[in-house]
Amino acid sequence: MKHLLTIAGSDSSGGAGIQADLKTFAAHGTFGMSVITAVTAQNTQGVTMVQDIDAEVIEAQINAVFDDIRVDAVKIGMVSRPEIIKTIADRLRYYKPQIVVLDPVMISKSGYPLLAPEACATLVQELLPLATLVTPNLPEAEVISGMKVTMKEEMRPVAERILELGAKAVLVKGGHLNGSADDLLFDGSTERWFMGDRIDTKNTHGTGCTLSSSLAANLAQGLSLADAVAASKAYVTEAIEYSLPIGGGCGPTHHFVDLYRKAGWLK
Ligand SMILES: Nc1ncnc2c1ncn2[C@@H]1O[C@H](COP(=O)(O)OP(=O)(O)O)[C@@H](O)[C@H]1O
Ligand SMILES: Cc1ncc(COP(=O)(O)O)c(N)n1
Repeated sequence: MKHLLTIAGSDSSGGAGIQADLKTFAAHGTFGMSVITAVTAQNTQGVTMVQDIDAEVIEAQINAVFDDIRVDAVKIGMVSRPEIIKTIADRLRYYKPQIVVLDPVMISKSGYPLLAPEACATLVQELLPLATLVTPNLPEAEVISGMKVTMKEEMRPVAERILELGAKAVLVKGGHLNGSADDLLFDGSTERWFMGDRIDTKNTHGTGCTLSSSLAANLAQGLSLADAVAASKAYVTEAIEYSLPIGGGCGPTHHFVDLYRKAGWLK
């Protein structure tokens, strides 16, 4: 069995962050572990409070995991502040995990900042070069590249810029496009598109977390980059199709569609 580690924030409502990551890891038949970078008080309607975890506690969590257990892949999500980012980067440079999927979380779907503005440059400098794959949505790709990207035609030049900044491969996600939800994978030589019909739902809380964790699991299980993206895109699409209309705002994705289908639990 593969061992997966998420380094991310906790979402009290269970739809995004650590909770989404661990469910996704389990759904892929992998063993999930977590380093918590922040505790958020949030639900389907918004984030009300955030407590960042001290960098030394984050460091101790990372050491505790790596000093004892083999880590086959790491997924990074919410990382809040420059000193937290520097600590994570330092530990990853030390332990050298083979696979690092970086989801550069900046603002929640509900509009709350989850990365301090002054931390963006640190994230690019410290974490991008350590990433096997970075998975920005369009607003995140704009911040990282300093280029405008709202349309499909603008995604390739932005992907090139993000690779110049140090990532080995980038998946620019099209969830914020008008029209279909098409994602672009670029590894410096080959451009591959992963098409997705837009599902008409407001329940997309945690889509990015679900996709990046699925990618980490699929890469750990030996899939090539392109095959991992194809499989993870299919997984997140189904997770959105069967998303849960719970709470008064944007509900969460469904992580166990396959299991529920086999058990006869799906409506
Ligand atoms: N309404 C939707 N229908 C189908 N796919 C979607 C929809 N919204 C997002 N996606 C897909 O979900 C994945 C996560 O993308 P996105 O929502 O842009 O990430 P983030 O949560 O970081 O904003 C991508 O593969 C994207 O294409
Ligand atoms: C702890 C945490 N991490 C990540 C997200 C982003 O997810 P989304 O973009 O769906 O709000 C979030 N809302 N909370």
